[in-house]
Amino acid sequence: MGGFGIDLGTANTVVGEPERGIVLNEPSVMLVKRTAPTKAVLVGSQARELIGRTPHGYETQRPLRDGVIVDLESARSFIGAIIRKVAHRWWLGLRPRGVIAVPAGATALERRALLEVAHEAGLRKVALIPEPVAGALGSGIDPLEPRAHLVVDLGGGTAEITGFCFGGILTHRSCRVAGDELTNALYQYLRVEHQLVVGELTAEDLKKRLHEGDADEPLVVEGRDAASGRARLVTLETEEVVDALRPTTMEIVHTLTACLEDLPAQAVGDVMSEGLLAMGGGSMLRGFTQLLEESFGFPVKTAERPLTCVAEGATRALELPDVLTVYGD
Ligand SMILES: Nc1ncnc2c1ncn2[C@@H]1O[C@H](COP(=O)(O)OP(=O)(O)OP(=O)(O)O)[C@@H](O)[C@H]1O
Repeated sequence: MGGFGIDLGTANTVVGEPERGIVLNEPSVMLVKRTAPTKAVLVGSQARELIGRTPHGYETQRPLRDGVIVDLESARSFIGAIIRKVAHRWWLGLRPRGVIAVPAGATALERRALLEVAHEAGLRKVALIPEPVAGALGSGIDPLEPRAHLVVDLGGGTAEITGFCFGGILTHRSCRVAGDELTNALYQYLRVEHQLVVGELTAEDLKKRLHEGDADEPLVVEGRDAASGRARLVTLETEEVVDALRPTTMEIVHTLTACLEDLPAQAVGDVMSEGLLAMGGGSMLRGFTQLLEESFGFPVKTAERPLTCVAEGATRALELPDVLTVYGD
């Protein structure tokens, strides 16, 4: 059948193909000339490298905000460039099919804009699928079974919490506190508590190193002294950084509490016994799953591939017309 399953995220864009698996996984960033602000000069990793070091006359842009299109022209240019990178047969006139994952809370207008832009960018027959449903599908869950599933997707721009069962959404809430906000909280913490100014990429790298490093190993951060402007190194304990992020992660706990209140009792029973599925890059934050387990008392499983399961599920959905009929647009 062929085609592409696409997760157009605020932070990363991931594309899968049924025969080849994940074929693209790149930051959702493009470099544009200031004189032509909607035409991509570079997209993905190459463009991200220039964040914080963009030469005069250029700027880096994120064409999506909170998982939805903010500017039609920029999105068209970005999606077109992504499709050209992966659709090697496109030049023969074979416009590929696509299933695109969208936030469960996207409005009708936002969905329509995405469908329109995807067609113009070169896709034929585009279907949309809610991101949490795609992520569950990509993690081996059957979204059509008569059991309730609860998914927390902690992406770059938004944290989305969605309960679904038997082809329908039971509850959905989102908050703007996610990966970008956590990076920003770290930036502020370093500035206020350690008088250290760092770039956005350095703050994000520190957040990711929390997950990768040993809890006993101190974390060294390089930046500029806020008063003197001189280069300086600061050494931090892992616990200290986890604690600094706690108020931000608690916002997600509050949203999850509200979501659980919306769920019917039988569905809560399913979640208590089966647990909650956490996905999205932010779910890898050190201490995040433990915080949820301690707050709610049910098991929390992180998806095996939290950064790619949404695109994997969207790719699987290309061959699952039943799922697209009940959950798709
Ligand atoms: N190891 C890690 N620890 C903590 N955060 C991480 C880690 N790896 C990636 N992230 C964060 O995950 C976020 C990106 O996640 P993801 O790619 O799932 O988002 P997205 O799908 O692009 O965003 P959205 O769902 O909001 O549209 C970034 O904020 C990134 O800093």
